[in-house]
Amino acid sequence: MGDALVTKLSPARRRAHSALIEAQDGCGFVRDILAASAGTLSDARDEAFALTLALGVTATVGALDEALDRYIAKPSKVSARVRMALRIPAFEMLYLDTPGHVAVSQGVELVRSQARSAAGLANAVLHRVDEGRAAFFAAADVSDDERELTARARRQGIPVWLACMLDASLARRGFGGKSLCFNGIAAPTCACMCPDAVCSGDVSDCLEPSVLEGSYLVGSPAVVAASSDLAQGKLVISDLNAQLIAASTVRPGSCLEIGAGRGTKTYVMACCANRCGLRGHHVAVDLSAAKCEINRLRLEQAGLSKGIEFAPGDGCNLDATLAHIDVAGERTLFDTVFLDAPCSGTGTMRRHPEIPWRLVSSDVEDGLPKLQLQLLQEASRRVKPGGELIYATCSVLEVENEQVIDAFLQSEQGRAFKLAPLHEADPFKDETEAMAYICEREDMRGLFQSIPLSPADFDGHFCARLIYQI
Ligand SMILES: C[S@@+](CC[C@H](N)C(=O)[O-])C[C@H]1O[C@@H](n2cnc3c(N)ncnc32)[C@H](O)[C@@H]1O
Repeated sequence: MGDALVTKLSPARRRAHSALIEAQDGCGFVRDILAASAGTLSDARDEAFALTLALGVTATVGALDEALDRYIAKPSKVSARVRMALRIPAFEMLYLDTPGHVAVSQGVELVRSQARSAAGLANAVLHRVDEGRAAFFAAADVSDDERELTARARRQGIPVWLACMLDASLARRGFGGKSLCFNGIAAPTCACMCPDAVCSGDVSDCLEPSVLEGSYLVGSPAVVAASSDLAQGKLVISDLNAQLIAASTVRPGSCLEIGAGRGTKTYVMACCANRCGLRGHHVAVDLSAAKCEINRLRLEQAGLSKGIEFAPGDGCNLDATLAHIDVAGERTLFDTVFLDAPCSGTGTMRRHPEIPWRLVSSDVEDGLPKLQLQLLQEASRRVKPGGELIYATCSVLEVENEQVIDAFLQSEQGRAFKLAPLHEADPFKDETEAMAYICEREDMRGLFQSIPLSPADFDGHFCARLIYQI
């Protein structure tokens, strides 16, 4: 590789390529890989462009391969590094509207930097991708009955089966013909502040009150991400809808939280409970012991861990997971049981661009809903009479949300439960702004579903509140 080549190829494209290769090799998520090397490019605009390319290629990778492989005689013979170098200019031409001649010449240089011998192939293939843009998006190559859906999927850069499921779920909620806003667009973020924590001036200056007490809209995520306040546990950053759902579970009495994970919601729940002076016993369960430990450490650091117990184990077998709590084999019952269920994450694809092409259709259509129902039924056995069972996902798909709730209500365990609107949950009684915000996103049955349709919208989250009636 000569010096002339190094000066020709833009540093952003080179950086995006190396981060994508690292991610492909299992070294982490591409966003984290780029964050870890932030500041090493001389120009902040190059850093931003590298991030746009890396996230965009990740989010659309299957569509890019489809566009490229039409023009490659033996796609399986293309090495991983060359393929990644081809995806970057293809992404630019198809999704960023970079002029073809710029994308092609940069793409050829990028490919040459990985395998000099592949530069000719890159030149030919990328020119054809450029010329074939309109036909690709019109899905001229597929049959008439699949054309419209394939065209929509390609425009969004997602698999056809996922586009089909998203379309159906959006249409049934009255958003027919609309698409989720995710590809290449940063999601807004919200900071939940630990009560009494004092943040640095820089951080405080970029926070605006949100509809939820103690949660703030973040004007400059980079400032917060780089601050020691975050590292010291004075606040957590997540999505406003996720924080509202966590807040909705805070009631007097004991709480069992299943799927607590790394504890973003546990933190929000603990902050809200502290603000309301509630000190009930809280048990946080997750299948992953490592996540339970991360959760515990952060809460301890923030001074929020009092009364919270961690129980690594399977939420599908709570008798085993909670055996150390149950007395004489008698099931311990809780005033509130909150299930933050494992799900497709389709409501959070802006934050997690890996999701669309990592999901497997059979998991989403069948495996996940079965697991979600099983977890919900098991969770329901731990609710005190008169208590609340709250089910949440960060999915926008009916199959993981409304359909799971309906299957539960029709099952033997679910018959004793009745749906109640989320906005009527205790914590929102005196919070008129939060209540109004939730009401806008509730259906006739009081099921909460947020859907990111525009860049300013927070993520897609679902929440059902069920009361045990006996
Ligand atoms: C939506 S994520 C949780 C996010 C977390 N509540 C937060 O706010 O950071 C779902 C969690 O369910 C956990 N999980 C998956 N299967 C489980 C099971 N059978 N029992 C308990 N937890 C499970 C996963 O490890 C994951 O942490």
